[in-house]
This record gives sequence, structure tokens and C-alpha cells, in this order.
Amino acid sequence: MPDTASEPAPVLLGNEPGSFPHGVLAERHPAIIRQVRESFPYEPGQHRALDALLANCTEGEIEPLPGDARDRDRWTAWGLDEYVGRSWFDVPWLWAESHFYRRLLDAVGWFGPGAWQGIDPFRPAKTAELDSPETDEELAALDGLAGLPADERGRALLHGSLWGNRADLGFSLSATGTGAGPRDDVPALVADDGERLWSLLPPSGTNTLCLVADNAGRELVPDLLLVAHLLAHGRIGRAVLHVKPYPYYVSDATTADVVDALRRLTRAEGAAADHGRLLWSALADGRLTVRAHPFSCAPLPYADMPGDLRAEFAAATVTVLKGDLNYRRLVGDRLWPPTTPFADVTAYFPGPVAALRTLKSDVITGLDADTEGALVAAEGQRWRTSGTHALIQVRR
Ligand SMILES: O=P(O)(O)OC[C@H]1O[C@](O)(CO)[C@@H](O)[C@@H]1O
Repeated sequence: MPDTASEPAPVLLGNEPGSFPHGVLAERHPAIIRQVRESFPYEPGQHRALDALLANCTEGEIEPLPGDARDRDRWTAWGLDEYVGRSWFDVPWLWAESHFYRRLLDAVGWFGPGAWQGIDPFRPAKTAELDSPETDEELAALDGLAGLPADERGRALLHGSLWGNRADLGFSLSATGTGAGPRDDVPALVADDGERLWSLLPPSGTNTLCLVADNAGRELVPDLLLVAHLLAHGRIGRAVLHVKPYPYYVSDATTADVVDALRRLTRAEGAAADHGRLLWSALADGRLTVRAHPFSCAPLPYADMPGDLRAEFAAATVTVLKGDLNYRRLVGDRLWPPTTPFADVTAYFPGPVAALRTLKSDVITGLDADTEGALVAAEGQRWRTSGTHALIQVRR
């Protein structure tokens, strides 16, 4: 196996029965179709389209997009023509998963025209999570941080944002995703560059943070609290929040989810409402911007990002990417040896970059050999996908 990024490791495919990627395509995608079908009083055409998608994505071949699809050229550029006629299991796993959500939205009428245009099939699950007692408790806990020095509060909020990534609704559909926490003899945090991240954001009031969000609800709320804290304490003067232009990977945040989360914060009490109001006014005066770039739903690694997005990340003091999928796209969706240096695989990224992620897929880089050894000794390879470990990795 290679141990440097100059010899890329194999791209993950979903065609090995028993593997994590295979389970996602063969089991999780059908479960997502079931969940979506149960969440809305869909009409016959939508049910037929969901039946067809279920058959196609489990037993069929990737099909061309209809001639009038508005994003046909985009998907052509993203490799569709190359994969048409092939099994979903034989193309890169990242590509197959991403394309699944494009097709699912088509089946329920998201792209329109028609009465169901823009109706998010995952919205019921997202709003239930936002309205849950757990969210109440997390927001109330913010008041308990009030007495801490600002830096300690910042570190607590960073960890809130990191572990918020466990709250992934797609992940919770999967039996492999549930499980006990890590054993006492292995670290929950398998890499911790937290202090390096803080050192990139001195309280000068002039730094720009690009935060590439992941899930809505119980992940986005702590992400927003962290942004509010950084703005309030001058560690950043401006934040750009990247969300998805359409519903994706079940719970990924869209602009509508940002609005829901901000309304939830401002309706809360105590410190949560203060943070919500700060963000509300930051949106109004331009200190906080929301972006929904098409590439955020691309089936490709960030190494292939277009020039405008590259320029945006290049202009940031640091770009923080949240979550497992963004990590896969950042380092490449490949079976790297775990000790492959994070700095090598992210060398292409146009500026300082940080990953905050709980481990929910086989992809991992930047571990030291002792940590990898301890994880394998304690858990075999389960630590890669169980969602019970996390990391903070930074490349300056
Ligand atoms: O919400 P996250 O952290 O990006 O995770 C998405 C999850 O979905 C998967 O892509 C599987 O569907 C996993 O790789 C990953 O665990």
C-alpha cells in the first residue's frame, strides 16, 4: 500500500459484498426510499417513480438524464456519460451515492415543474430533530457555559460542533451506524489539531472563516453557535457558510434549514437567543453570508473544484469542512493507509483547511501509527465506520 499522496490509494467502489460502501448502496438507499415514501402523502406518479428508482439503483444500470433536465450539462461534466450503462455498484461509491440523491429528488418532483417542486423529502425528519427535547437540552446547556472564560467557551463550542456531526439522519437508518461508544483504552478523538485551528484565528477582528456545513438540525445548530461565538469575540470578522443547493444525503443543510435553525435559536431563551440574534444581524449587515454552490452537491472530490469556489476558499483565513462526506471529498474517497499525512492529501487545497468529522466511512488519513494500532487492537476495523470516534485535522 502506498504511504504518500503521490501514489494514490484505490478509489472506493460499492461492489464488494459485506463492505461498508456495498451496504450503503444495497441496504441504506432502499431504506431511505422507504422513509421518504412514508413521510409524505405522495401521488401515484411519485410512487411509481420511487419504485423505478428502487429497482434501478439496486439491480439496474445508471441511465442518462432526460433531455430537458436543467442540470444535464453539469452532470455530463461530472462524468455521467462515462457511467451510463454501468451498475451503480461498479462506479466510484462517492459518485453513485451522490447521483442517488439527484434521482431521488427527481422521483418526488423536487425539480418541477409541478406542485411538488421544492418540497424537501427529508424536511419532516429534519424539523422533528430541530424540535426535539435533545435540542432543547443542548440549547439550555449553553447557559451553563456563560461563566467560563471566552477561550474555554470557544473550545467547548468547537467540540459541540465536532460531535454534532454524530447527529446524521441517514446514518441513523443504518444498523452499522449504531453502537456503543469507544472503549476506554482507545481515544474518542483520534487526531486533535484543535490548538492549531485556534492559532489560525487570533482575535484580530479581520479573519474570514469559510464553514462548509454538513447536516442540518443538531449539527447545524452548534455550527451556528460556534460562528456566533467567533464573531462576538473578534476571532473572525466575517463568515461564509456553505450549504447544499438541494436536499442531499438525507439531512444535509440547505438555506431553508439555516433559516429554520436561526428561527429556532431566536425563539429559544437565554444565551441561545443571544447567539441567534447576533447571527440574524450578521446576515443583515454582511458579516455572515450563506452560499449554495452547485459543486457542494457534486459527486467529485474537492480536488476537482471549479475556479470560483477555489478563489473563495483561497480568500478565507481558514476553511473548515464539517462531516464525513466532506472529509471523503477533501482527501479523496480512497482507501488510504491511515498514516498517510493529512497535509499531503490536502496540499492542493487553496488555503488553510480544517476537517471536523466523526468517523463514518472507511476513509482516514493523518493518524499516527500508535493510534491506529490501538484502534485496530481494540476494535478491528469498526472504528472507521461506527461514528464513535472523531477528529480535528488542520493543514496550514
Ligand atoms: O453526514 P456526514 O457526516 O457527511 O456522513 C454522511 C454519511 O453518509 C455516508 O456517505 C453513507 O451514506 C457515509 O460515508 C457517511 O458516514
